[in-house]
Amino acid sequence: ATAMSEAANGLPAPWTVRYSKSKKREYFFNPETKASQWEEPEGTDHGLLKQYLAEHPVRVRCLHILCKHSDSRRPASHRSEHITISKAEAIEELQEIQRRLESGESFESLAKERSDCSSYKRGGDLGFFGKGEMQGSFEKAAFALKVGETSGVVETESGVHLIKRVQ
Ligand SMILES: O=C(N[C@H](Cc1nc2ccccc2[nH]1)C(=O)O)c1cc2ccccc2s1
Repeated sequence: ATAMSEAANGLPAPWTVRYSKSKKREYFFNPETKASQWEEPEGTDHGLLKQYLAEHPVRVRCLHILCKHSDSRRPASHRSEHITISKAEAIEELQEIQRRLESGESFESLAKERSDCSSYKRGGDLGFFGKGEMQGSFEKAAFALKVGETSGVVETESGVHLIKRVQ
């Protein structure tokens, strides 16, 4: 196919790449016909697809530290059955954690110490996730990170987060 008929992803338009959480691998989806398949569609430019995927991850793996507050959707966690700190106080706590990260403490140890998410047990590790699985503001921040990079304070309905992309 000519370059015109392929999106920048090497796939014949309008095919896109998605991530299957259950099968833990990429699959191909045609939003017009709603067709989905494991193998690359007919006419795919394999080299362009590989290059595209290197720059546009279909899935990322992140650690995060969540500080819930009184306005959180579920203001409770293993740390407290009734979380009452304000959003401003939660942000201040994350800023103190940012300082401890910058002075060399590990993200995992800080997640175990402070995160209000049940992933604290695994050093904040959420595993791999694709688009459409996490709350929008979290997804947007996570997919904008390079591997090894840590976000600033990210707000979701659950509270306020620091996110570190590891894969
Ligand atoms: O939603 C979860 N936990 C919630 C808090 C929370 N809210 C989040 C919003 C976005 C990303 C992670 C988030 N974690 C809770 O414990 O109240 C998850 C826990 C875990 C544990 C392991 C892997 C994925 C997940 S997602």
